[in-house]
Amino acid sequence: MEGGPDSACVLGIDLGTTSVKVALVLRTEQGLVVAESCSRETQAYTSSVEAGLQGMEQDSRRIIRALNECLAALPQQQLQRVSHIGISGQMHGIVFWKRDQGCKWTEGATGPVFEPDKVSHLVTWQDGRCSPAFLSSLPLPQSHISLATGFGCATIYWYLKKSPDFLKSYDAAGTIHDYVVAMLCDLKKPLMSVQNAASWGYFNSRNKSWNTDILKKSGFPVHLLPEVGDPGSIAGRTISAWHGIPKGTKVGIALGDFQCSVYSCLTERTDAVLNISTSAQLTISMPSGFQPPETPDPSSAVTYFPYFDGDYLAVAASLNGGNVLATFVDMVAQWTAELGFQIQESAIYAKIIKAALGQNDSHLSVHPTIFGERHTPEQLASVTSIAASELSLGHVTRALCRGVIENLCSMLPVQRLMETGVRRILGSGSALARNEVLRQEVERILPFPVVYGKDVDAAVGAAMVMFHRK
Ligand SMILES: Nc1ncnc2c1ncn2[C@@H]1O[C@H](COP(=O)(O)OP(=O)(O)O)[C@@H](O)[C@H]1O
Ligand SMILES: O=C(CO)[C@@H](O)[C@H](O)[C@H](O)[C@H](O)COP(=O)(O)O
Repeated sequence: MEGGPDSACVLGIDLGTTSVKVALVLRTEQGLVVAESCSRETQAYTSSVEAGLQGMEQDSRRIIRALNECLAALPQQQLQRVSHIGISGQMHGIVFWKRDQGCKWTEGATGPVFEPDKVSHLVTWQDGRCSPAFLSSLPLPQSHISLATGFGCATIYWYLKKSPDFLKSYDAAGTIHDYVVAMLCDLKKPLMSVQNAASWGYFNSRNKSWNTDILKKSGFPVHLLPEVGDPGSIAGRTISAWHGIPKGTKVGIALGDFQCSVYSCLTERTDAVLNISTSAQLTISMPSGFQPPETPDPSSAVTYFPYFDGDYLAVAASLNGGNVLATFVDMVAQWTAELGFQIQESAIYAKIIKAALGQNDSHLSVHPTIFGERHTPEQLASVTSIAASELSLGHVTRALCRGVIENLCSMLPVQRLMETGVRRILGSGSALARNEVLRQEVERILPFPVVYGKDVDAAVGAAMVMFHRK
């Protein structure tokens, strides 16, 4: 690998499920410092023409618009000093585009910008179109990760079988962050890191290759699979100035947001990382040289995700994190509107968090898995121990926050953390950073000291990877 940046500035980008975050990171005598950062909600959810209510799609244009807004908010002077760009984003999802027509470059207020052109919606990791019956009708992957709905390759199979004309309009595919890298560097063939490839399914991370033979035999359009490279490598250079960032700036291969959040804070083997953004993850790093079992245990709640330099993380990856609270807030907003009142969602968050801070010992018990979990997709949420005296917003919010943390800890139990020598919990993700009740529940349930990060962790992690390249 080539040498990393010395004195220059690195731009980190994270294309999350709810928001886009950017961070300008500088190397100083005190170490790496976040000079500027910005975050914008994408408001990108949109209906699915092909999958109906089962679908969970986002409008790629809105994601890129939020990215453009974030970059336009950063100081031009600093952007002109950017030597490398590190990009991460929501894993598992897939976006399709037409090669050579993936975007249009136009002149924006802060210099050239690109806008999506012949690009599909992003089918996200939350998509539910592939039922357990559909998944079991597919060829058995040769991968240590169980295939699940919302994984890129499962989504391609779904289009192939249910809506084959859709695929005819496109000749390239990747995660949304792979798409951004491909547009910035004008890659003829999309490039994907091992981290994101493993999140699509039908990928063998031991030999770092797609299950091409298995896929070809069933007529899978293998030409849509990106080339695969190592996390930390350079994908290319920008083909144009972009928001003041010079043309020719090096762009790293796109990474998983989860791995970048972990990278931004994990320093000791005895640390566990708890990340809560739209989703939630609790993770520990596996010893160097660890190889996951060749075949997964579909009933296990712990998955092994590729990290950096051939290492793995053992992860309880929950589909029920900040999105559970977001759904609750949305429900309250809708009920309030039906009753004839308008209240902003940000005000609801502030009020329910304040109310729950006043209710420490609710007995109400919420099992919060409204989105199911990958190892138990059919086990949805439930509420028990409902007493008439514990129905206030404060009680319910407290129980909801407790339920989210308890659910995550049931997937990777405290006992296992202790056995592996965990001594500290590092908390990351903006849902945690912005919610004191969640933090209180973390500290109540996990018997370790907890240290918190900031709310742009994955963007910072993506930038740090660029600095630390060998
Ligand atoms: N005003 C708020 N106060 C507290 N928490 C919030 C607020 N707005 C959103 N959240 C939480 O933050 C989560 C989204 O976090 P974010 O970091 O933007 O996600 P992602 O990285 O997946 O894009 C939401 O699901 C919600 O739980
Ligand atoms: O899909 C999940 C759910 O935990 C994970 O497997 C995965 O690592 C990611 O976190 C997803 O990329 C979603 O990320 P985020 O937007 O919630 O931060």
